Parts: sequence; C-alpha cells; structure tokens
Amino acid sequence: MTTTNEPLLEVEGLSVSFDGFKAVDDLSFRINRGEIRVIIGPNGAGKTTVLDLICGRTAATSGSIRFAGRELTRMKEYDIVRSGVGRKFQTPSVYEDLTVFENLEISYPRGRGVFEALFFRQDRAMLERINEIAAMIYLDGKLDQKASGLSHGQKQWLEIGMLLIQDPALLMLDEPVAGMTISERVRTAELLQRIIQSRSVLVIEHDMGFVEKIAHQVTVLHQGRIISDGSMEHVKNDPKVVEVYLGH
Ligand SMILES: Nc1ncnc2c1ncn2[C@@H]1O[C@H](COP(=O)(O)OP(=O)(O)OP(=O)(O)O)[C@@H](O)[C@H]1O
Repeated sequence: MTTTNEPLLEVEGLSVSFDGFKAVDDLSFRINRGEIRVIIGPNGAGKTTVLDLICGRTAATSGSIRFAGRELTRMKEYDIVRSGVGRKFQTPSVYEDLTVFENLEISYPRGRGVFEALFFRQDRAMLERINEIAAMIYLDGKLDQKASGLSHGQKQWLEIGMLLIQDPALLMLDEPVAGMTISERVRTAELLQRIIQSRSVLVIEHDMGFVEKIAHQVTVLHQGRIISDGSMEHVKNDPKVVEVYLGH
C-alpha cells in the first residue's frame, strides 16, 4: 500500500454544537492521497456527525475543512459532491426495480435525474465506464439483473459503484461491511485497495478485524474528541483507547 504525503483533506479545529452539546469538539486530522483513514469510537462518539460536516449536511460551529484546496465549510452540499466528495450511508440506497446496469447508468455524471439519465444516448465512454466499474464491484456478471435480487453485500457494492462512477477524489463510507458475510468482507477490503489507487477513503467502522485489514490511519473518537490517532498498532495499544473500549 503506497500513500503520498500530499493532503487531500485537512480538517482543522472542527467543532459543532447542538443546543450547547458539543457533538464534535476541536477535531483535526488529514487524509493524504491514496490513504484510507478509519474513524472508530463508541456509540454516540460523533463519527457520523464528522461525515455530515464534511459533506455539508451539518454546518460547523467553528473550524475548517480544506479539500483539494477549497474550503468546504462555506459550500453547499450539492457543490461539495460536485467538487469530488462521495458519501455512502449505512443502509444501501439503490434503485431496487432497476438493473445493475441502469443503477450505474443513472449515476453517470452526465445525467442530472432519473428520467434524463435513462434516455441519454449510451455513448461508448459511458458503456466502458459502466463495465469497468461493474467489474471492480464484482457485478459484471449481473448487469441485467434487478437490484432487488442482489444480496445485501452486493447492494452495498453497487452503491459504492454508483459513487465511483462519479469519480470522487474522496469516498466516505459509513459502516460498509455491516451485515456482510465473511467472504463479502474480504472482497470489500480488496475493493478498497483498488479504489485507493486513484482516490482517498474515509471509513466509519465497528468491525475491528476489517479496520485492521484496511486502515492506514485510525482516528479514535470519544465524546466528540480525538483520544488517539495513528496506525492501528498504535491506537490499539494506547491505554486511553483500551480504557474507553474495555474500562468502566
Ligand atoms: N442533528 C443533531 N441534533 C442534535 N444532536 C445530534 C444531531 N446529530 C447528532 N447528534 C448527537 O451527537 C452525538 C454524536 O452522534 P453521532 O451519530 O455522530 O455518533 P456516532 O459516533 O456516529 O454513533 P453511532 O456509532 O451510534 O452511529 C450523539 O449524542 C447524537 O445524539
């Protein structure tokens, strides 16, 4: 796994309060190009809120989020997506009644909505891209199958494919392997290795075996604050982390 020292995302002093409650408190971290950073932490630690802040769903109370040279805290959610941040939520949200091919086609950046995307001429570049992504997400043999017939794990991959086809520089995934079988988890780890050839990934995950397999950097959140940060080896031996997970 090769990463660069060139930051794609730089989060600095990021905080958000909900009615005086600090859900995220003075958070700073960076993600380099080609890097996978995983955020772990107990329930309510603020992990999902961090993704909400980066993708513009939640407005920061203070701090900055620099992405590829732009300040995201002042941008609208839609513009953040367009600037190259893709986010996958925990539950898969694919179009169940459409085929795998159609789901990818709809997500192809030219189409602005379901109707327009379906009636666009299928030019060669788009077809090549759909085939390339389908192979990457292990669904090239299922292009004509309706999404409703896919397994839970395959739906998760399809949704990742729907993001990849938009070519985001940063992909954010909220618990991507929840509900997956062991073999699907292994294949998801392999998929992430291929994804980071040309982009960076930010993952929230509870499955420590999976985290160990994929993470270049791990950020441990507790009550909105970073209590440990570094390699998996470093954080899992950090007494503060051990206390949060095993103490009390
Ligand atoms: N929009 C909101 N308004 C008020 N409180 C919120 C809002 N969003 C999140 N919170 C609160 O902020 C805290 C952090 O929530 P968050 O969902 O980010 O935690 P998490 O680490 O993702 O937890 P989990 O692992 O359970 O998903 C929680 O106490 C939550 O209730």
